Amino acid sequence: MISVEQAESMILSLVHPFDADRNREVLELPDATGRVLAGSIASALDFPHWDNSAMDGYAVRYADVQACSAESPVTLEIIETIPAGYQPQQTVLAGQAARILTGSVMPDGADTIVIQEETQREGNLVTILAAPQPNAFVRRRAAFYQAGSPLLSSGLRLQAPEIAVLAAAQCAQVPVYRQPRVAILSTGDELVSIDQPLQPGDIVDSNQYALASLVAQAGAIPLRLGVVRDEPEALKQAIANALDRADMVLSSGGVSVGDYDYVEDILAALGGTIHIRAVAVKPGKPLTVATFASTLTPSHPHTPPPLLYFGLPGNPVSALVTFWRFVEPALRKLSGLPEPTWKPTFVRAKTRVALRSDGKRESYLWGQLHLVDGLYEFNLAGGSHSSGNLINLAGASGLAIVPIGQTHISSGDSIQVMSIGSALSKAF
Ligand SMILES: Nc1nc2c(c(=O)[nH]1)N[C@H]1C(S)=C(S)[C@@H](COP(=O)(O)OP(=O)(O)OC[C@H]3O[C@@H](n4cnc5c(N)ncnc54)[C@H](O)[C@@H]3O)O[C@H]1N2
Ligand code: MOO
Ligand SMILES: [Mg+2]
Repeated sequence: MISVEQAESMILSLVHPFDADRNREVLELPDATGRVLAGSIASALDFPHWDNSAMDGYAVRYADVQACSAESPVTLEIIETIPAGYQPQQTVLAGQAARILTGSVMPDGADTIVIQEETQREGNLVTILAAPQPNAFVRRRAAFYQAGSPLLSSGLRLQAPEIAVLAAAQCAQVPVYRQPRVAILSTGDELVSIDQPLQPGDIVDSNQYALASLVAQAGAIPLRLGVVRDEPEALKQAIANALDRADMVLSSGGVSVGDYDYVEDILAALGGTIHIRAVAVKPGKPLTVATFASTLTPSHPHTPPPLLYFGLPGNPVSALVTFWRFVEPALRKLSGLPEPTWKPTFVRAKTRVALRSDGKRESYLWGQLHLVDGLYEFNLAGGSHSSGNLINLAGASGLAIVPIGQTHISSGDSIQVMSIGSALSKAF
């Protein structure tokens, strides 16, 4: 059995990220929220576009006002009013000023803004009551960004700030990576769909919903392929079909040592290379990872990269935990996001209650992360921590980690907690 860290690095090394040229689409800017930029963006515009005023006041020549004060004020002639969006028509000469509003273009000749509060106005005369700093409140052209330099880098996830920058730079259409298509299969004779009446022994296929939700949250497209019976031929066809349609395949169930756990044999029979059969993680031990030569774009002149297959354990909590710990990083890498964002987010937290493990596997215990006076605290979910109990997983925002070899962590101790869901942002 390999360690969690070994599995994580092996999985990441098996992922070939989308190619920015071959796996891109162009979207209208309002449709691009949450998508990943495929290619760097530069702008032909300087930001600010012109020297402009940061305040409402008067544009003056510093030399005229540098010595003034309330006791010895200086009076200047106002030659023009410059509202936002207006191109100044006149040059400010010695002894002159222009009335200017926030964001308006600086007139030629002026180099400094005196804020309105330090002036007195009478008709077309303004008296300056305090000496400003040289160049005060002038926002210089290109001070924020110089035309032609890199504006946004490839791999950035587009959220409101990036959308604002692209809009300001007049990028109405943006190149983004296409979303990975992730096929989801549930295996098991006991599984029924959400609307089917339950017979004795039946269980609703909740993993299909959970995994589709996780895939969508990760910015990919879930293909919900439904339930496959524990029957080798049916399973073989279903897996082959999933491999044909997707960039990544997730199945749940059928990966342990039971009589009807066929997944691993079928992956091998279909020509897959099995890289991982078990990981020292609880829950999630029988995680199976394989690669297949991709069949998605056979007509393409380039050989498509191999396709990743995750055989997740069927227990509902095991399926979710292995997704968060192993699948999500792989999806982030595949999606074109940069390396610092691939791995999960871990924080140090103080556990409010004692934590236990058998010490044989790295254990992930679900609960809630709270920020208390700027420090994280972890509260274990009440009730059973069986990997079959998905009920108390609801509301969880963190997974407390008990390392291999450790059987007891006392309440109040500092622990490592993996953030799940949107508890902590992945964006940077
Ligand atoms: N003798 C051993 N038995 C088991 C071992 C072991 O090492 N030796 N490992 C255990 C561990 S750990 C796990 S985890 C499970 C994994 O089992 P499988 O991946 O083979 O999953 P199944 O046997 O098909 O199902 C397990 C459990 O999960 C329920 N399930 C399955 N699919 C779904 C679904 N789509 N939605 C909701 N629930 C699902 C299923 O009904 C079973 O209750 O194996 C242990 N056994
Ligand atoms: O790994 Mo299993 O997921 O312990 O129940
Ligand atoms: Mg089984």
